[in-house]
Amino acid sequence: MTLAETPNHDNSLNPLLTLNYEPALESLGDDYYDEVAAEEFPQHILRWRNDALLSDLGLNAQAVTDEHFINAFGKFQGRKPLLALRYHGYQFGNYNPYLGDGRGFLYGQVRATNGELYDFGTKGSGRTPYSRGGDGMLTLKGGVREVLAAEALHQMGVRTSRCFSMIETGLSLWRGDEPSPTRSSVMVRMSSSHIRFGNFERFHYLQRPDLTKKLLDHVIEYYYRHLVSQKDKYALFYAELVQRVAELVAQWMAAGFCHGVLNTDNMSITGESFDYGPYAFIPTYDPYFTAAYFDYYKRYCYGHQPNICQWNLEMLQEPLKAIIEPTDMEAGLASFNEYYGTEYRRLMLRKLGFEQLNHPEADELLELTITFLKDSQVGYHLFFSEMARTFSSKWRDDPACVLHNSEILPAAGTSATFDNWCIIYHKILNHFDLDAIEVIAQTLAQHNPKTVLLRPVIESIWQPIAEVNDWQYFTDLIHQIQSKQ
Ligand SMILES: Nc1ncnc2c1ncn2[C@@H]1O[C@H](COP(=O)(O)OP(=O)(O)OP(=O)(O)O)[C@@H](O)[C@H]1O
Ligand SMILES: [Mg+2]
Repeated sequence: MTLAETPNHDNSLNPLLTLNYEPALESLGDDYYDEVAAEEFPQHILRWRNDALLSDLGLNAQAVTDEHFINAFGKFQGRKPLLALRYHGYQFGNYNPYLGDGRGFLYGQVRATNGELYDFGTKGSGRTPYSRGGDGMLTLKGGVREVLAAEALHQMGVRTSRCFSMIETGLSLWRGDEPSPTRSSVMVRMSSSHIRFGNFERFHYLQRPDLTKKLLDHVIEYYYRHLVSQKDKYALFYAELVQRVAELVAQWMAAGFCHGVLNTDNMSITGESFDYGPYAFIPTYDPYFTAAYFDYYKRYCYGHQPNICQWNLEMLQEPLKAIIEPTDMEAGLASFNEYYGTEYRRLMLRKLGFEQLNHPEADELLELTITFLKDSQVGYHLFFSEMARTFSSKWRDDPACVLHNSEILPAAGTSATFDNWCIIYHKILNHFDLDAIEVIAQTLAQHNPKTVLLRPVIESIWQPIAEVNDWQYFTDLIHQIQSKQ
């Protein structure tokens, strides 16, 4: 008998169902959601379970069977209500009042061992009142891509949601952007919250400032707890959200990540990254690199991400004006560039090996690095991972060792920018003693993984799944990502 055919078991013994569930969002009342039912799927094959997250929930991976995952997150047994959240959003700059969870729902909210509340949200669990013309489903490839992105970004230090499970569900789907029919999956995402900017925008549209305020109080109570008793808590909330979002974008930019669809329904009110649809890691440094094939005007290209997120934060001021002084929000948003610049600089210098670099050459090095990556079109990730691989203390002794390191850069000898880069890098290294050089080597190794999810890498693991149902390459890739290889 295959796992998919096993009979149902006593759910009171399923550790995934006996977690500390809290009806936090449910307690707000049904202005915020619709109760929905999950699709009954013809098949349930567990393709991914994120055991790394189980211990965060106080669970021992050995005590949680694949069948527990399937019963909870494929058959959706034993939990109610399942809540499709109501939201609107600016999509590609235009306001869309017909959104909401159209292929997912809030499955439940759990208190983790760190004391924080986390959401389990589904994707691909069937139609809801917000499905419009859609089938409510997620393709298997879409599930695979989101699992991979979340794990990779997490390992790269990006504040991101993670996938908790992904189950193949046995349906044939038709999609314009995948060879069809294509296989289906249902994914469960663990995130800090599924409340989006768009949940607030909806109440502005409906002219319900009372409901906006109730939601904002809820958000502060659960996700900005340290502000609850502050006199200016609402203005402080907005200022902190600006900071969180600015730092998140800096994390994407340093990681060479293009989210692809930064609509306001894909912006979390906790400043966490989520929804990995048509994303891509940039092959080379190109500000106009665009991930989504349907983003005809490059609105969400790699280099526009800081401005777009700033714009999204500005749009959020509209609903929040009912509660927060506009001048306070303007002042909060004015700090976006400073937060972004400081965090981006810190992360890029770290990729270059320096946890702390207060020397005057730091900014020159950063500028030369970007100019070189942009002009030479050397692989963005390759540049850093090769640097980590070939770095040695000799780089401090002799600039020629850096310069003539043709392994790191095929284009090296021909670029005046790179010549200057080598001179500056060498000069900076001379501020450090030998012990510190060892720390730089470790920093380079830790922050520049060899395994990067460039599109050909994803395609290479998808092909064996699609052609012969071979999941080994997927498993190996996740393992490499998780062990920062
Ligand atoms: N196949 C589908 N069936 C029904 N609704 C869909 C489908 N695909 C997308 N939608 C809806 O279209 C809107 C935009 O989709 P988008 O891809 O940003 O979100 P999503 O990926 O479905 O969910 P999430 O943002 O939680 O990752 C959402 O309201 C979503 O629910
Ligand atoms: Mg979305």
